[in-house]
Amino acid sequence: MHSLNVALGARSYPIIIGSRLLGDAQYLLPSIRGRQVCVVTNETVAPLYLARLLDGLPGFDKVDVVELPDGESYKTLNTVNRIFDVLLEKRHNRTTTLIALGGGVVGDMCGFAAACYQRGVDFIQVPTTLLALVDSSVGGKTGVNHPLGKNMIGAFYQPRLVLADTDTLATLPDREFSAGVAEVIKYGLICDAPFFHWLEANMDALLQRDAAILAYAVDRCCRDKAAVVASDERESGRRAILNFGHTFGHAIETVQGYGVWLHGEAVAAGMVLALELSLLCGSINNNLLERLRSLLRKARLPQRPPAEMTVVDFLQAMELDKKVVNGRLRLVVLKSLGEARVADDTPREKVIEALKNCGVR
Ligand SMILES: NC(=O)c1ccc[n+]([C@@H]2O[C@H](COP(=O)([O-])OP(=O)(O)OC[C@H]3O[C@@H](n4cnc5c(N)ncnc54)[C@H](O)[C@@H]3O)[C@@H](O)[C@H]2O)c1
Ligand SMILES: O=C(O)C(=O)C[C@@H](O)[C@H](O)[C@H](O)COP(=O)(O)O
Ligand SMILES: [Zn+2]
Repeated sequence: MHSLNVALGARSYPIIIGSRLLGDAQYLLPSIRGRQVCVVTNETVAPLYLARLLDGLPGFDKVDVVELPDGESYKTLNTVNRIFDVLLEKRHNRTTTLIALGGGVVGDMCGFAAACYQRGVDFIQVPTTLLALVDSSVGGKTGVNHPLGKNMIGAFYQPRLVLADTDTLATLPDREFSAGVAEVIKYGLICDAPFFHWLEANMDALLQRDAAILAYAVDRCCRDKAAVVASDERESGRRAILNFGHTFGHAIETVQGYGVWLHGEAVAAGMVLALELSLLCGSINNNLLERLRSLLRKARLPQRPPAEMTVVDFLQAMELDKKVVNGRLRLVVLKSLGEARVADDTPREKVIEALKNCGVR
C-alpha cells in the first residue's frame, strides 16, 4: 500500500493505492467526518464488492445504499435524482459522506450528487474499473451526459479520498479492462514519454493483469494526472491536455448512442484521429502513429472510428465540445511524444483531412 497526494491547497486529498484495501477500516474511517454515510454503487458492482466495503465501516449505525442501474446510458440527471431521493428520504444532512463504489459512471454521478446535495457534502471515490483507478476517480470532474453531448452538465468537485484497491480488477471483463488501457496509453502520449516506452515493453503483462505491472501503471497514471490537476484544477489551461483524443471520442459516443462504444474505445479511436491531426500539423512523424496503433492492436482497442459515421456527424458533434471558443474548435495535439498542447489554430480543413485519412467519408 502506498499513498499519493493531489495537491490542491485546502482541497488536497490522498490517493491510496494497493491490494486488500477495501474492508480495512483504517483507510476509510479517518476520512468520514459525520455519522451518516451513503454508498452509491450499481447493480453489477454491489453483489461483488458492497459487503467488503461495508466491512470497512464498522460502528456506523446508518449506512444507506443507492444501487443504480448499470450503464453509460443511465449517466443522466434522472439517475442522479434517485440519489437525492434516498438522501432526502433517509434524512441525510450536510455532514453526510457519499462513497462512490464502481467505475467512472458511478463515480461521476456520485461526485455530482455530492457537489449539489445541500450545496455540497463530502465524497470518497472507491474506483473498481481500470479506467476509474487510473483516471476518473482523480481530479474532481463530476457530471452527467445530455443527449446532445457528453458530460455537459457537471461540476468540478474534489473527493476527500481516493481508495484504489487493485484487487477489484480481478472481476473486470476484458472489454472494460481494455477500455481503461486507452486512458493509460493517453498519459504516455501527452506527458510521460518514458511511461510510453514502458508500456511498449510491458503491454502483454499489463493485459494479463500481472499484479506488479498493474500496480505500477495505476500509480504512474495517478501521479501524472495529479500533477496536471494540481497545476490547473478547473481546466483554464494545461489540464485540457487530459482531453487528448476526447473531442473526437465524445463525438463517437454521442452520435453512436451512449454505451454503444465504451468511453475508452471511443478515446482510442479519438487518439488515432488526434495523432493523425498532429501529423498533418507537422509536429510528429508517422512512426509514432504506427507505435500507437500497435499498442491499441495489442489491447484489442479500435484504431478507426465507426464506419457509419460521416465527416458531418463528427463536425456537428464536435461543435458542442466544451473547449470550443467563439465557434472555433480547440483540439489537443502532440508536439512530440510526451508533450501535448491545445491548438487554437487548427483549420477545419485539416480536421476534415484527418478524419478522411482515417476512413471517414
Ligand atoms: N471524471 C473524469 O475525470 C473521467 C475520466 C475518464 C472517464 N470518465 C467517465 O467514466 C465513464 C467510464 O467509466 P468506466 O470505464 O469505469 O465505465 P463504467 O463505470 O460503465 O464501468 C464499466 C462496467 O464495468 C462494471 N464494473 C465496474 N467495476 C467492476 C468490477 N470490479 N468487476 C466487474 N464489473 C465491474 C460496471 O458495472 C460497468 O458495467 C464515462 O462516463 C466517462 O465519461 C470520467
Ligand atoms: O480529468 C480531465 O480533465 C479529463 O479530461 C479526463 C478525461 O479522461 C475524462 O474523460 C473527462 O471526463 C472528460 O471531461 P470533459 O470535460 O471533456 O467532459
Ligand atoms: Zn476520458
